[in-house]
Amino acid sequence: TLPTSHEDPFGDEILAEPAPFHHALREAGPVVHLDRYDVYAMGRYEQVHAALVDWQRFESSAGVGLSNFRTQAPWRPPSLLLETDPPHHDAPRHVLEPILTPRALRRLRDRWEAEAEDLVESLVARGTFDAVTDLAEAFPLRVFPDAVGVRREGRENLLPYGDHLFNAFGPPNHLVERGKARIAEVSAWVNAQCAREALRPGGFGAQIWQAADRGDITHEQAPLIVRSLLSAGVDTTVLGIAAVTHAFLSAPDQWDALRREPGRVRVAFDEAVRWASPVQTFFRTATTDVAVADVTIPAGHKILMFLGAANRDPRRWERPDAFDLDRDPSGHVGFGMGVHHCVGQHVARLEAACVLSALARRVRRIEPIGEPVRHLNNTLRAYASMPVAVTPA
Ligand code: HEM
Ligand SMILES: O=C(O)c1ccc(C2CC2)cc1
Repeated sequence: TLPTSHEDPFGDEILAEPAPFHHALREAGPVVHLDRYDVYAMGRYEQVHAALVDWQRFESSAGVGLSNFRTQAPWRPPSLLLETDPPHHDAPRHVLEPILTPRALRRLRDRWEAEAEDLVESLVARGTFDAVTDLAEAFPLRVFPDAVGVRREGRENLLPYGDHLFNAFGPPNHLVERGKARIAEVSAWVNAQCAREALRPGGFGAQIWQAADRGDITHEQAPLIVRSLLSAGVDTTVLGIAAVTHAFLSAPDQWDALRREPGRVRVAFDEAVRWASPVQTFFRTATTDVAVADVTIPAGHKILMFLGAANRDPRRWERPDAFDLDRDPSGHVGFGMGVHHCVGQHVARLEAACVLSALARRVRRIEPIGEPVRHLNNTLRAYASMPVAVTPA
């Protein structure tokens, strides 16, 4: 029997506070039909994980948003990684992966640690600040575009681009409307930065173009692969850093634990990605009639995977709603899983580790001086502001 829900997971109410809907979705069954969109929703870890690793039956090449690329033109040329499946997915992935490994990022670590020290020093001197705008947005925008090789002028286009991109994976609601006014101009800037002549030698972007010179990908593919970095690599890390800050604000005893053992910054970030799931949802398309539990998902229909619900599924996690540094968060689906598993996760982890290590050294206590304010987005668990006060160590 196919449970049905008339709820709108892309409505402001559920976007603002998704936990009650996630709970109801998990309890309703392994697969629930959302009749508002005629899509098949999965909220439990078991089904989300199984769909993520089964690209043959749950494909990405019809788009990973609500719209089906086979019937509706995408708003931008499809990504050669996110919105393709093997074999087309293989070469772009094999080009990008070695550029973003922990070993490849080691050359950036000293500079990123210094930038984090410098930023945290200035914020501790202030005593109070906004952890979203002054920290979570400031740090990635300082270090990541430089690592890609993007010029400084126009970087203010990156966050609006990502905000619209992630809204566009959802239904055409007021959040998508809101981004339409500026997206042509913002997209023009992002696309222009992907051209070879716009990229600083030695950056991630230039390395992608060198892969085209070697024949590992074509020169037509190179700019789109650079675009993937600018699409996926900014808003996500901003929200990852905002989420780990929020996590520590909600569990002050965990901050003391981190300061006692600074080596736990890495598990802290992954536990925060599980706890908050900055990327909340993604779609797939059934390539054939797929039986999931006692339900058959008809070929051609969209499946909506709730990564955020799966990461708090009590069938998989003990005390799932607790942010707990003693937990082993490995296996969380906050970075996806399978062939599309986040290729930039090591970049995100290094950025977060630099920020968290600098904070753990310099800040004895961090506490909220106002409620965090949400920024609604169809796909992202986003914040508009997070006012905090810090006591120096
Ligand atoms: C906290 C930060 C991040 C989160 C939560 C995150 C989340 C995700 C998720 C859930 C996926 C899988 C999408 C799917 O299965 O359809 C993914 C894929 C991807 N991510 Fe990340 N990401 C983060 C940071 C980054 C960064 C910093 C970069 C670039 C440097 C990046 C680049 C990508 C790319 C290119 C893909 C597509 C991979 C493929 O399809 O093979 N991400 N990410
Ligand atoms: O390749 C892309 O353009 C791309 C855009 C957004 C993401 C989300 C999952 C982080 C991933 C890839």
